[in-house]
Amino acid sequence: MSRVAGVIVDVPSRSTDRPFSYAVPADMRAWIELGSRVGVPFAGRTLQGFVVSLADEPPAEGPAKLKPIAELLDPLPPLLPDLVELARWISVKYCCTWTAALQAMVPSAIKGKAERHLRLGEAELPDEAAAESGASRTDAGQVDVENPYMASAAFWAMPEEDGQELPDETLPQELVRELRRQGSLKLEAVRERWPEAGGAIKRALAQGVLIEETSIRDRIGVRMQLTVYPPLDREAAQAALEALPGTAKRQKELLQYVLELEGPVTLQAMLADTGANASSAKALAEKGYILIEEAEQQRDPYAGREFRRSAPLPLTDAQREVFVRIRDAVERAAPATFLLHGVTGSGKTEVYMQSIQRALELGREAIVLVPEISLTPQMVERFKGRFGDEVAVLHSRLSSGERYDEWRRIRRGGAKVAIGARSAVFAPFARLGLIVIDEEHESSYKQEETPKYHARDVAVQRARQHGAVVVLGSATPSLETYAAAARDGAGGALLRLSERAVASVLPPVTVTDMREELRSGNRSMFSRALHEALQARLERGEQSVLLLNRRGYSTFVICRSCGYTALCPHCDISLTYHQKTRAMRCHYCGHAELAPRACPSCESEQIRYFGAGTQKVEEELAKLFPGIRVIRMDVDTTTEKNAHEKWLKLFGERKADVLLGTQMVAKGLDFPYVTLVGVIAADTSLNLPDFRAGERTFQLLTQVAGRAGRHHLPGEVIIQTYNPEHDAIIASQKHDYEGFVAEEMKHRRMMGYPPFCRLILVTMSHEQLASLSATSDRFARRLIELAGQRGVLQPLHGSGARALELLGPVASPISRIKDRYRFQCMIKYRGAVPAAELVSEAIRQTEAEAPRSGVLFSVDVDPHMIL
Ligand SMILES: Nc1ncnc2c1ncn2[C@@H]1O[C@H](COP(=O)(O)OP(=O)(O)OP(=O)(O)O)[C@@H](O)[C@H]1O
Ligand SMILES: [Zn+2]
Ligand SMILES: [Zn+2]
Repeated sequence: MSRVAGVIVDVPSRSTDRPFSYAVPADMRAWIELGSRVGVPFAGRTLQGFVVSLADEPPAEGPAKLKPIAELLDPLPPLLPDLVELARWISVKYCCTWTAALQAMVPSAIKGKAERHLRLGEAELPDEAAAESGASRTDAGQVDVENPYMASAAFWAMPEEDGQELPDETLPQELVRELRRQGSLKLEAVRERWPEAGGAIKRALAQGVLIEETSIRDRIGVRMQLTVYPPLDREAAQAALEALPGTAKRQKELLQYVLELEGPVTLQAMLADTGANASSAKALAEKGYILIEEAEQQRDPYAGREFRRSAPLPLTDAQREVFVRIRDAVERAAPATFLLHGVTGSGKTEVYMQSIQRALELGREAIVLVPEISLTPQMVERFKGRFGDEVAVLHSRLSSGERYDEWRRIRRGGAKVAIGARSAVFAPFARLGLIVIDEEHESSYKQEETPKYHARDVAVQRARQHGAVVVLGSATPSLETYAAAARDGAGGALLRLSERAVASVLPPVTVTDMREELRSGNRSMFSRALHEALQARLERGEQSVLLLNRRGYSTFVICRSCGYTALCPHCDISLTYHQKTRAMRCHYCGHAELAPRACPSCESEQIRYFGAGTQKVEEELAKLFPGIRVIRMDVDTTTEKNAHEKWLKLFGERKADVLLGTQMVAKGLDFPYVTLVGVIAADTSLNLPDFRAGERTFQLLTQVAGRAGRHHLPGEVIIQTYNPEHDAIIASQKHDYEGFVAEEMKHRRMMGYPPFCRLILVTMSHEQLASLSATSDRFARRLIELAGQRGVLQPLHGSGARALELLGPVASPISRIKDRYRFQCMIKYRGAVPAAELVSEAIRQTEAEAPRSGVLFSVDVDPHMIL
């Protein structure tokens, strides 16, 4: 039982990003563990933190007397020791703070908020309080910390005019009475009720007549509900039932009901089931026949849903070969990573499920990551169907309460399989055996906010800690993963499924040249081939999926006379047009304004809005095929909570002929009657200024093509394009992943892009150009110096095994966001270069040289968005 805890306090600043030591009060010693969440005094406030180390003695160089931990926030630590360690690893690899990484691991419900209270103090001023309120020096810390939370004095300074004496007033009697009665009052409430008493309260605080306290409160608590427990002594209750007078009909019915119960039910459910009212229930409880108590209630997002149970399918030979390899690795319980490269419809999911089943049999747990919400309904159904209540689901469309409860079910061992988006990689399992990442190439596995981690790399690290196996599955693996698997692959990290499980053949793909169509007089958005194919599906009662590739699709406002485009006044980027509200909105800062009817620049009425494309396609379909039933899935139709699920269910029941949508219809869907896939415009994503544009387009086309003819009906794919000779289009027509990769690799090698090197993007921002420019120069100099000292500063094209190049500082492609100018440095490196470490160190030195420059650094390791 340790006496001293090292705590990472939730202050998002690099300068305080290290453990501070606190004394563990005797009554907490049995409870505090690595990963415990605590409230600790820090620079005059109580803040939330996580215990990351435990010791018996205070550190030698620290103060003699440590401050004690103020609160222990959960009986069961939300984090496990391996997650604490993993957070540390993330902070180093991704150049972020340890606290940011820890915060990313817990559900938002327990990102506790400090709440301030007032209570009556002993009139005498305790020394400790004096020290705390003035100085920015903390006992726990060994250095001065700049304290962004030192708000207390300012909070009460409001009624005070500049330079004016405080009126000599006393505390409102009513306030004192309330404090006596209730013990403490929320600070916000006091300020609202007695706004004129600010001066008096401030003085009382200074004199110790009043004391301000902070405690951490969770944003979302456990849901408590009145719960009815079946009688402990059934015989007595039975006897009571018989003894009840005939007139007490309601009570008799109720007692009969509870006697038949097998476990507790909510009071609400009991009343609904029996039609009784609350007072009859209360009468029974008062007589001691039943127990009614507040009890914790799980919020189950899938409550009341039936999932059709599925049994493991007999595997095909190819599946079996792959499965055996994974199963053996799971049984060895040594860390391993496999890339499962399996064409669309090859039965990867069945392999995942049987591998997971093996892990569960061995008493271990599994995580399944899926790229995004649109994919989860079918996956959840398949996994719940196979593993029932053992499955917990974590994704962003759940309410925070539901997420919290699913997460706690995992933490307490109530679920053995977690399925969810990116952050489910942190599911708090203690005996992890397998992590599956489906569609591993998807860019949604990269988090775009700090900590900017990639779930794939985190999964590999986590597997290392647990002796677990990672399976990365995809029909179109990312070039990085493919290159890595081919490189380490002597032992065969690459597993293949080259044929479909049921249909066995991939559907033929036709590419239609839209320039040709226009030349021959077809001005519709459908080529003749796609038109005919749709017609044929309608006649045969089969279904079609239509993809409108919306990546980079213009939704901005442009004047056709003068070329004016509407830009955000705070960011150098065009505003996006939203048809529904006729508003133009900035995706970066949220600025919104009404779209103009005439051009603000030349007053021409030739101003055009390029709105959501899917709606236009839907209208055109209705015109060309009267009576056609279309389900449109895009951001506008899927904002509701279970919208995806609802639409996919309707489509699965064949209540629509066409599923039309953006990226979200491209992946993962498995519907036997879909025999046609049409891509309206393949090109929109080809011309983005991003070195992965070709790769992304190829992946998208291959994925969507894979939705056709997955079962017994043969399928067909039609891709419409203005660039029929582009590598990505040709390769997807031929289902030629290897061919595409070979071409693309040549290109990447020539241009010096991943996987031939790695990238770190450092973005700096400030309101003033001059400060920004000075700081970014300083940063670049520091980095060059550090790299020089390590002997790695060499051109990437040179012959050295290790090389690092710095490009910049230059203005970022989006040179201003939210009124802050932005500069960037791109670091390219290859070989064993500790680049992240050098970057972190260069930032530390730059910040130390000019601690108040106000320049914000943002680091993106292995960036996905170069813009
Ligand atoms: N061994 C098997 N026997 C019979 N049917 C199978 C078998 N394996 C898979 N299937 C079926 O084949 C279809 C395609 O499988 P699945 O969806 O798992 O493929 P996938 O590789 O995950 O595809 P995608 O990458 O396109 O999402 C599913 O309907 C699945 O039920
Ligand atoms: Zn104009
Ligand atoms: Zn903006």
